[in-house]
Amino acid sequence: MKQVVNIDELRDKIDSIDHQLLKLLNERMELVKTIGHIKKTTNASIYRPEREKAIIDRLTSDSKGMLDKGAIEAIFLEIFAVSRNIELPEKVAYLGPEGSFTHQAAEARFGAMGEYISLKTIQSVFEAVNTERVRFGIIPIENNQQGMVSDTINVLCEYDINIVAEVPMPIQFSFASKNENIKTIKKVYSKDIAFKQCGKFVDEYFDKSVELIPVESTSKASKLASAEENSAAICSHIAAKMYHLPILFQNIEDSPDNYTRFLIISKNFNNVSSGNDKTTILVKLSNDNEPGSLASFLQSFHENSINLTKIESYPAKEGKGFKYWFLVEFEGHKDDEKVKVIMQDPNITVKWLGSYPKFC
Ligand SMILES: O=C(O)C(=O)C[C@]1(C(=O)O)C=C[C@@H](O)C=C1
Repeated sequence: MKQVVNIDELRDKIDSIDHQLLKLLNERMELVKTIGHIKKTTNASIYRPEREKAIIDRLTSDSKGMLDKGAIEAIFLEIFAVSRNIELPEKVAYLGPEGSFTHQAAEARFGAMGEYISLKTIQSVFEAVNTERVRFGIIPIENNQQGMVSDTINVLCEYDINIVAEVPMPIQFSFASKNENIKTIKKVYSKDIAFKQCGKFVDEYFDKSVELIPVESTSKASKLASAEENSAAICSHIAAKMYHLPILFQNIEDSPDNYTRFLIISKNFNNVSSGNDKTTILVKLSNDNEPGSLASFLQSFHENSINLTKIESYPAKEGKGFKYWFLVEFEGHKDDEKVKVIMQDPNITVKWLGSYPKFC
């Protein structure tokens, strides 16, 4: 005979599971607290991205239920964030304003309980980390549709900081307005790059009579649209929520594969190898007047079976000439023997920026 399932009975079971979860989480936090004490006495780093990644990977391969990697990541990254907060609350500066995609990326890694500081420019995030006013900073480095964030590249070589981790995040835009009828909208606020990334939506819904107004951030766009009749914003869902702006359309970006990669930076930070890492270095060729000097540097990646994932050149800003630094990223950790071979190449000057668990 088919058993009738009663919601109250199911809820009783859920309550009992939640009780057990809480008990186990409290037990976990006791252990975490002890680790925190040990770390404080040895001056060791509280944040250990490679350990967090190892836990998520292990749980993902052990998971027998319906939770996939994304769900396990969402739950456990929040648990780790609470753990770190118990061990030692650490300040995180991000490229603001509040509600920006960088803020969203910061919360994804440092959790809802983190102590966040919104700063106006990428340079001021680097400055806050460099002077150790904050322990971590988070900034965007590249978008997979629009390319590199030049402000980040420009300051990466100016400061003595390290890359601690990378955070890939889907960039999804919402169209938000207090006017339910889209035909009454006369102005749309957003950031220039967001207009570009939502070009198809804009072309489809608006003719030339609608003013597209670029502003500094999508949060500001949402703030302006919340205060003005017949206006709308293209912004993140967090920004729309912050200014109580109803979302009329979600995911209006041209490409569903629109991702931005953010970097977490810190001062004097050295990750141990996770077994699946990425390294970022800045390289200057000492013999860059000689034909083949760049080719021979790149050849050593092939010879050492190292997967080179990025090479970008940018001006060294030395005198009147045209000299370049290269931002080079590849798979591996700086302590790997074959990576040491690359970094000890006598024909290059290297600045190591960081080796960190590969997330994208
Ligand atoms: O294993 C550690 O080093 C811890 O501090 C514990 C813990 C965790 O919650 O599991 C917390 C923070 C670290 O980033 C990694 C792991």
